[in-house]
Amino acid sequence: MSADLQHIKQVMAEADCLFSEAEVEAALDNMAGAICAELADSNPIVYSVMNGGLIITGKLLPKLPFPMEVSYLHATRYRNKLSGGELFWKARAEHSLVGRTVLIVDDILDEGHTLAAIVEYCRDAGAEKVFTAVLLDKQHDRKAYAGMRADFTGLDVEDRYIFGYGLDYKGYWRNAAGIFALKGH
Ligand SMILES: O=P(O)(O)OC[C@H]1O[C@H](OP(=O)(O)OP(=O)(O)O)[C@H](O)[C@@H]1O
Ligand code: HPA
Repeated sequence: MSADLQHIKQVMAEADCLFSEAEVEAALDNMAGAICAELADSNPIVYSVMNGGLIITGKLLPKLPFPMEVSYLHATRYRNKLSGGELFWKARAEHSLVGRTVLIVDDILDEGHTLAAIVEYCRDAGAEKVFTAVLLDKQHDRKAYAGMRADFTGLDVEDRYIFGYGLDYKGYWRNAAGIFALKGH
């Protein structure tokens, strides 16, 4: 059954905007500069992590003026809930990763279990180098391992339930043009 649309609208009306569209776009510009400096000559395969990585990948990649292949992986552990569970793979890589440089693009590094599992999967598949890029890094001490960071991070975000720019609230508001925090969470 689909969510109650009145509730979905109310969630947006009551949310706190943590970063405006302009602030996110500026962060994406900075990320693009750092990625370009590191990967421009590496002929990478770029994997967008579905579904959350969809928007940021579409915004980021046109800012990277060098040759790359682009595809997607689909792994999920929240499944429209507010807290994560076991990682469930829906689609793995179709290319051979042997000897390749891989860039994984996702919306958020929260506890980091998703990204850690994807990096391990790419290494096991023979990738020579695996880089990670996330728009948001949630600030708390529950990371998969102490000090975990992506190679490229757009913005640090407070420890609340976030939506917008690919992140969903119960499957909605991935399209929101800003980073929002759920009231009371
Ligand atoms: O760092 P973690 O605690 O592992 O959480 C981060 C992951 O959670 C979200 O995906 P989700 O499982 O919600 O699936 P979705 O991308 O389809 O929303 C998000 O897009 C990241 O992939
Ligand atoms: O704060 C979040 N919001 C939406 N999806 C998420 N997946 C991990 N953390 C979050």
